[in-house]
Amino acid sequence: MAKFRVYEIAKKYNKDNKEILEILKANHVEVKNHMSTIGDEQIKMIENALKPKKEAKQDHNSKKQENSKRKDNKKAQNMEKKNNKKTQEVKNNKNNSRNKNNDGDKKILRKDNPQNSQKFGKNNKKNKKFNNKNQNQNQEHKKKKKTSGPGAFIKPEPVKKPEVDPNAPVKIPPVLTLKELADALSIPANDIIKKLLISGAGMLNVNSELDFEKAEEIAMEFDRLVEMEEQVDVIEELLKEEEEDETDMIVRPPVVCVMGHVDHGKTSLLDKIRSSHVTTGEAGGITQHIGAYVVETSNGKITFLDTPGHEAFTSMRMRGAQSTDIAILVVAADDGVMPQTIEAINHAKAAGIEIIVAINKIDKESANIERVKQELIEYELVPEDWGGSTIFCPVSAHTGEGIDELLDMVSLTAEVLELKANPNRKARGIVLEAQLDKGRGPVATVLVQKGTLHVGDAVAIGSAHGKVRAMINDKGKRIKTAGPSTPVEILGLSEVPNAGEVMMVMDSEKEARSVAEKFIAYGREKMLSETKQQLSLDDLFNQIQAGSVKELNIIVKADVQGSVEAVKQSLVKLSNDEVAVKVIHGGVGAITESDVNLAAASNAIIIGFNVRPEPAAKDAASAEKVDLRLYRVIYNAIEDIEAAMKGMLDPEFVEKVTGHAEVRQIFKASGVGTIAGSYVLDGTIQRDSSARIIRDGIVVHEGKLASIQRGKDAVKEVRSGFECGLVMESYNDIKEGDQIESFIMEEVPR
Ligand SMILES: Nc1nc2c(ncn2[C@@H]2O[C@H](COP(=O)(O)OP(=O)(O)OP(=O)(O)O)[C@@H](O)[C@H]2O)c(=O)[nH]1
Repeated sequence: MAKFRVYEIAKKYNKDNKEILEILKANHVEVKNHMSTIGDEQIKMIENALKPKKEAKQDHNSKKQENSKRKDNKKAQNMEKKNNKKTQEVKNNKNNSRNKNNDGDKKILRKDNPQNSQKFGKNNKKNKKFNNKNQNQNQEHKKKKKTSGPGAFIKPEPVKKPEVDPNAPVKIPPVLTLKELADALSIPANDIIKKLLISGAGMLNVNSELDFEKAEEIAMEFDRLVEMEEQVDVIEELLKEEEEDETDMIVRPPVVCVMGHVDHGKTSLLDKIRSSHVTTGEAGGITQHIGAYVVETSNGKITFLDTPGHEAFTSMRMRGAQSTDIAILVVAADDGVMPQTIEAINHAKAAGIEIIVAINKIDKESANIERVKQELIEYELVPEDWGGSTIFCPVSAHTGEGIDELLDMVSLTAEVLELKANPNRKARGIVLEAQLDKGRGPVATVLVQKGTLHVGDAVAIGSAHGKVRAMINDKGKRIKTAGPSTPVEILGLSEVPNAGEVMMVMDSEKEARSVAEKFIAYGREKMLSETKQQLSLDDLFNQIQAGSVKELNIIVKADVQGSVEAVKQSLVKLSNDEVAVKVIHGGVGAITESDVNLAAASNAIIIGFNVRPEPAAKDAASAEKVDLRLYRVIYNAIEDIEAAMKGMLDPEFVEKVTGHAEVRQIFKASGVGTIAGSYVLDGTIQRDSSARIIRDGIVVHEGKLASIQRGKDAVKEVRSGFECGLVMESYNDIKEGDQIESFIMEEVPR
């Protein structure tokens, strides 16, 4: 009987461990945690529980609902088919690793294994590809039969009309013309136009553009079903890989990043590790900075990324590739858990990466290791000696105490993760850093993840391409080859690639250039919008209905911790059978770029209370299409999200910021109150508008503007670049350096 761990099953069905554990509990299956093993019978039970419920509201009069019900059933069937296929593959794949995982005395550290999920995904993709290939071959074969070969001349086969199942859904693109729909359904376009006219839908012509919903309605009028064509993602196609044979893979070094709150000692720790683990002869080249380095330990090599940890999880994941295997979370023993500690935890969790906690600065008198352990429990990082599964290592980056143990723990974790790669294939990797060097041209630090990169290889990296002219390792030495988990600087590219871009070795320079040209042709902006659909509250209901949202991830930022907690609790309570509301990160202060990156990486929306986004965060949010909502009152946010979940969000009025001013001097005038001598930074400040006073990213007041003075005159508005005196209605506590944001409410039809 095949045995699987609970987390493997959760990954396979794209569920939380908790959800699977709950299903097991509801079915009276006793398991300890997500690392427990379960057998075929329990897996079947889970599959049954996960099948979509068929309780869609019956409305026999509505054809539309019938149609969507049919679609649901089909989806469920497809899912079951896929799952069966996956189960079979998992069985085959896991036979080897299972024995190792069951090894009695080895500690199991992994909560969820992205490697496994990747395997599932890849196998699936590969199968799809394989099937497509088979299909293509069959079609090709058929074609040949008809048109060529001796048989074609002697006895032409009667052309068989393809058998059309009238009940089978017809695939159509998301937008098409009426003519295209008519052709797809094999219905005369005129019949469609006539029917639409009679039904009162108005006069359309053959060139009228129809969205999918409209096309579906029309099809239903003719008792036909349509289905949206699967959109081929050009970039995904380009980056597609062949499945690899497990037997070709060998153990590779782990790739580790160091994260933590500012000043908790990340840099000191990395420096100490680097300086104390350099083999003789290499010391001279140690100063080389290429964004990553390799250290030798008694248990083998470890690759450290010295780019900020969260970047490794966010921007570097734009192509879905993961650069890091393990995160070391540095927490200063004298300071404890701080906002960026929590941020780091949430980033690592969102990326599904194993966390090892390094409690640093234990040499200090004020160090309190137990307090750090206690504080981290709240974030589900429970030490092993307290019954949890997180490794904690007390260290001192100053004295070096505990660092060898920390490295041992990294190696142990890596061993459990079974990190492997095939060194004997064309290399593939990810860009860690890249810049234009005056003398050397475009230079990129690439982490080789699979295969071996050679000098002379033709590479494609996003819109850049070239032939590797030279490779330099982290010790500043020129090298000829670089295997899995090796960071190297490469020269010879046509342009500077983006960090996070995937590097692929191609058969020839010509092929590499052609891949790069395709990237350019689709444009980065377009690629991003093609490859991801960011969640928005406006569209939440549709996405829930389409089954594409099962979890509503929210990031909460507020002016005080109390609000963060209050909002978290109220939001989580909104969870229902269809969607689980999850606050993946909460914190005090302005909304930062890092919050937006986390939201983009985990498809979350951001809610701010009495805080504003930093300018960089605002730009990132619009580039990444992250839904960012700002509120003054908690109740309004809860109400909005609840309404969005029910599809009843009705933002009749949308706030429009008209301009910003900076307070440069304060005057007091009897009878008037505080006059804020201000300079308009952008837009306009209008008298009839509302305004909020922002101090260090926090909204300290919101209200109406009472008056605007230009010199002695009261004016209606002041434009950017001009000075003015602003008075707020019943608010006098304005200070120099405050920002005034003026806004109006605009009605927007939905
Ligand atoms: N006593 C003691 N001080 C330490 C230790 N590790 C770091 N420090 C000190 O803590 C301060 C911050 O250390 P950094 O390594 O710069 O911290 P960081 O987390 O990299 O900080 P940022 O790069 O600003 O985020 C420095 O003054 C270090 O000397 C330690 O183990 N013991």
